[in-house]
Amino acid sequence: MELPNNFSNFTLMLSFLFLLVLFKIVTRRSTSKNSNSNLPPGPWRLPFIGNIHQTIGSPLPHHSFKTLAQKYGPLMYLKLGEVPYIIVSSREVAKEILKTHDLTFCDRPNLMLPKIFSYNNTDILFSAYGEHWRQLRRICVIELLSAKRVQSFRSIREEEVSDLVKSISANEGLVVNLSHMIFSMTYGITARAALGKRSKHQQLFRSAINGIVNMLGGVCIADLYPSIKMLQRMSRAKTKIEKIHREVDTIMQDIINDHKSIHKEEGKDENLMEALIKIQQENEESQHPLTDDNMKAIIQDMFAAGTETSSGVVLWVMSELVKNPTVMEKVQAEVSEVFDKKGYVDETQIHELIYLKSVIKETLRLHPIAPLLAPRESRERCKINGYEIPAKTRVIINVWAIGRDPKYWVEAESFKPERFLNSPIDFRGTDFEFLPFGAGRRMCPGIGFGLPNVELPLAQLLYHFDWKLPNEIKNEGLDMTESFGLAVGRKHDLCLIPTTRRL
Ligand code: HEM
Repeated sequence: MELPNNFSNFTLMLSFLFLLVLFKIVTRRSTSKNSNSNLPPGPWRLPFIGNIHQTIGSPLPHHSFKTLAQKYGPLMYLKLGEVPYIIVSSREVAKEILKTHDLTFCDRPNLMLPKIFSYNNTDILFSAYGEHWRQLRRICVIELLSAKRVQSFRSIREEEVSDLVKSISANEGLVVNLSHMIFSMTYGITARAALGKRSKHQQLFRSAINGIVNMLGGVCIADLYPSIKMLQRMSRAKTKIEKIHREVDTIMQDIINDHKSIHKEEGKDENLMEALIKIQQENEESQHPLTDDNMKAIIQDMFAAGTETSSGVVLWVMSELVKNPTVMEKVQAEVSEVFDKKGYVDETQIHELIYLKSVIKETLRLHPIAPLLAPRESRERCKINGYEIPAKTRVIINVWAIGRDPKYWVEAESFKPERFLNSPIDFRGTDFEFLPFGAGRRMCPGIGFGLPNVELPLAQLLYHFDWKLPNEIKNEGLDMTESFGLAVGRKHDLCLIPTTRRL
């Protein structure tokens, strides 16, 4: 999270303010209801800092929001600095926001670091709702992430996953760092699908994108005090992200220029950059031509939104399977039953792995990669459950808390993939107790691209290898601590010992 760095700079000032207002708090402690307005309930607030002290300092905000919501309810109002927030923690209120009032809540806030990364909010993920976002989202859904396009990348996926299996085999019986290996594989698939052959700048690009993604997960103090422009100027994170952004921009422009100068081979599948250049050339004369910056912003989104998410899911699934050996046995038996006759795993029969699909869903329920979705902002005043929500309120949907709520889930904290067998509940954005990809207009458009990057590697890892923890650690002892960021992954790398079942 970016905040702790800024936070440390800010601590002195906050401490001073804290002392200044302390006596007021004692006498004027607001109640859990916001008494002089019809805002939703929320915890008492300090002048100037609002609820920052109760929330942002936490390394895992989705946990602290859940605890607060247990006291103040599923629609909770917070003020973080100058900015009003609502935190949503129930299926019912999530449906109000993401379905009934989706049009009111489909904006994204204008945040300091994402703005730099996203070419002034002109990508898909951080773009404000409007004609530009609609145009890019259409390109994304119809041209870049369509089922046909995803299918055209099948051989890339199979090659990259097969390389993964080979490097694991080479380390049979030894401890392998699955976190590094899975991330490299997913990155490899995205890079080849987006840019074609591996770029000469691959390593630099990869670490730059990684650096940016890590920084984007945090909350910046400057974003909580938009009226104090000095905070933006003082931000070290801003200077850092500007530098990385310039590096990434140079690499991406290089890649665009390369693509434009080389004639595409007839009959060869297009990569995403080629598809974008074609759209750019076809729309040169249109009212909204696609600029080079737009293309760079879109491609960056594919890396930022598509790489850590998919690899994070694979790693959470493997972690849960190692922790739950009976489920591991059952899912391995299914993979064997489907692929034993063939003797190898490919994508043609992945759809037959019904239990594996339930395992993935159950993992996404307990470990949604974006536990608070991406931040939204209201475009106008609105009433939810009788409460007033002012315009420009930032909205956080705690899908992590909803996915663990015993109101909707039996034995909510247990890993039980069976609950999804013969269940109509799916992650397509219509079951509001299960929203790992969000819902409504801003729902993830990359499910079709992301799932094969999860299912194929898992099927291969389970078909070829048995897995155990190193150092005689018992299965149930596997550490599951999370690390907060744009994607919430494991805090500690997943290191396991593979033994070959069949090659
Ligand atoms: C299993 C992997 C993935 C998960 C769990 C995931 C999850 C999400 C979530 C929760 C959101 C925010 C939705 C909201 O605000 O309501 C999102 C947005 C987005 N995702 Fe994904 N995602 C995954 C894979 C991908 C992939 C592979 C791509 C593209 C290659 C992608 C592209 C995007 C984009 C462009 C957005 C922004 C949509 C918008 O604001 O209009 N995602 N994703």
